[in-house]
Amino acid sequence: MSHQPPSPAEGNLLFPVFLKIDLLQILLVGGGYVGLEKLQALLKNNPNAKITLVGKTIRPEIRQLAALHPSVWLLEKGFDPDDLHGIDILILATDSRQTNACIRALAKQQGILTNVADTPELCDFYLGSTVKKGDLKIGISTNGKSPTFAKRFRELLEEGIPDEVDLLLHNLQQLRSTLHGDFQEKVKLLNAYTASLVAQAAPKPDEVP
Ligand SMILES: C[C@@]1(CC(=O)O)c2cc3[nH]c(cc4nc(cc5[nH]c(cc(n2)[C@H]1CCC(=O)O)[C@@](C)(CC(=O)O)[C@@H]5CCC(=O)O)C(CC(=O)O)=C4CCC(=O)O)c(CCC(=O)O)c3CC(=O)O
Ligand SMILES: NC(=O)C1=CN([C@@H]2O[C@H](COP(=O)(O)OP(=O)(O)OC[C@H]3O[C@@H](n4cnc5c(N)ncnc54)[C@H](O)[C@@H]3O)[C@@H](O)[C@H]2O)C=CC1
Repeated sequence: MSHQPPSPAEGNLLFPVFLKIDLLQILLVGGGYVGLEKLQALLKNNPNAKITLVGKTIRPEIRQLAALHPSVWLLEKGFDPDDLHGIDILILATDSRQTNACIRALAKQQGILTNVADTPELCDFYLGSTVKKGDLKIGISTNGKSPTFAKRFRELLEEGIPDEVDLLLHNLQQLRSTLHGDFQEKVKLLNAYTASLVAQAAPKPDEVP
């Protein structure tokens, strides 16, 4: 059976961006297991992420983690619409779909980008699995199909990509800073210097004699 390549308008249409979460104010609502997971994910990517967590109850693991991060504020209380004031990004992780949907509707009116952990249809964005090797970061998305696949694929990449890749990035940055001349010239030179990185890759089918 021949495999038809998907058209550009099919499959994963999400647009990845890499956010400076130490400059943006994040509100996380829900102090349970999922609240903890999302807090861990944010802090793993940036220990200085600016996060306010509001929860009627707050798990002790969240308290322990927050105690290590001065940029995290915990408020043990029910959500209040005023909590949205000054918020750039919202993550909803309460155990009530209805509560999540109500808060999401309020946020939408205010143009706040929102993730609703239990309802992909209501999300403006999804969290992804991330691999970090120094300055290199890779985001993984399965379009909401299988978070477990994303997690396993992250583990594979974490093991498979050598830590030395960061040194390579550092050297390329040094080289980049020595280059002068016009944009086209720089692109040409940098492509020439890095050609060996892809030289070992398998030839494309149409390149096979
Ligand atoms: C749509 C999305 C919205 C969002 O949360 O942003 C979403 C939704 C849901 N997740 C559910 C379950 C699980 N989520 C995880 C784990 C992760 N989930 C993450 C992202 C996302 N999860 C977004 C899509 C990402 C994508 O496109 O792939 C990761 C990648 C990032 C992160 O959260 O940090 C992180 C792995 C991080 C890592 O380790 O690298 C595990 C595994 C585990 O915990 O071990 C399980 C259980 C096993 C399973 O279901 O696979 C359920 C069902 C809840 C229920 O059944 O009640 C829903 C709701 C639904 O699907 O309806
Ligand atoms: N996206 C994802 O990765 C996953 C999503 N989920 C979904 O996430 C949801 C939450 O699951 P858990 O964290 O395990 O539940 P949980 O019961 O451990 O935590 C729920 C938290 O929400 C708080 N809460 C409830 N109403 C509130 C309100 N009005 N204001 C402030 N806080 C409020 C509770 O006090 C508690 O801290 C479930 O609906 C589950 O289906 C579950 C697993 C993974």
